[in-house]
Amino acid sequence: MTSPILVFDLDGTLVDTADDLVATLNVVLEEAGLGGVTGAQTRAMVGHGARVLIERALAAKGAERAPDEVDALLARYIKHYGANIAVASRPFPGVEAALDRFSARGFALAVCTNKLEHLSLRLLDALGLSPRFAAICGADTFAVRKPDPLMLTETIRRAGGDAARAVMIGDSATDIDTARAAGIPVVAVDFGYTPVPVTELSPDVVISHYDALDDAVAKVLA
Ligand SMILES: O=C(O)COP(=O)(O)O
Ligand SMILES: [Mg+2]
Repeated sequence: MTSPILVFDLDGTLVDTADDLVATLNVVLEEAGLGGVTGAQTRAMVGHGARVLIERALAAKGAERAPDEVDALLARYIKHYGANIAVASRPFPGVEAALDRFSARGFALAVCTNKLEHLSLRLLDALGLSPRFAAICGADTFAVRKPDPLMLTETIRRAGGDAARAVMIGDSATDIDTARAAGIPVVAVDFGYTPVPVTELSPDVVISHYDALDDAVAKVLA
């Protein structure tokens, strides 16, 4: 028996992780002798996983590196971030109450993120959110990641959700492209991390607070 399901992106959607991401990124960049990036720069570079974040930061510094050097920076990034995963990171306002409401209505809940799976679990554990999700899938959970629609459909399957009654909630073009490719409606939050305002990316509905999620889901599943 499958359930209706909400599938959430993590960084910039469920949890405001930017300050911890930028702190780790700057440790790595400074150790490489490159100086740091700003929070605003980092927010515009998140969404395709840690390796792309590092590559984009290097490009912003005009300091592209060979793949094996990026590998070393990535290893350092993962180690530092894993040890400092929830220093400043907190759920966005209204997240827990919204998850409670949808659980009570029989929705399955899942996470589909381009953050590595073990880091996603560690973050959600640290915030006490893990037990709410039937599946927590990260960049390395499947052979593909967002924007490949298979990542979303496999997350739904793993969580026991019904793809015909599924909604993706995300903050970036990556999430909107993924949902569109999977034929699943998408609600965008406008408080996340994206270089382009989500209103310009044509999601089905845009919300500015989790209090508005119920109406948004009712609209897209109608
Ligand atoms: O780690 C990233 O770049 C993005 O993660 P997200 O998919 O949860 O936004
Ligand atoms: Mg995101």
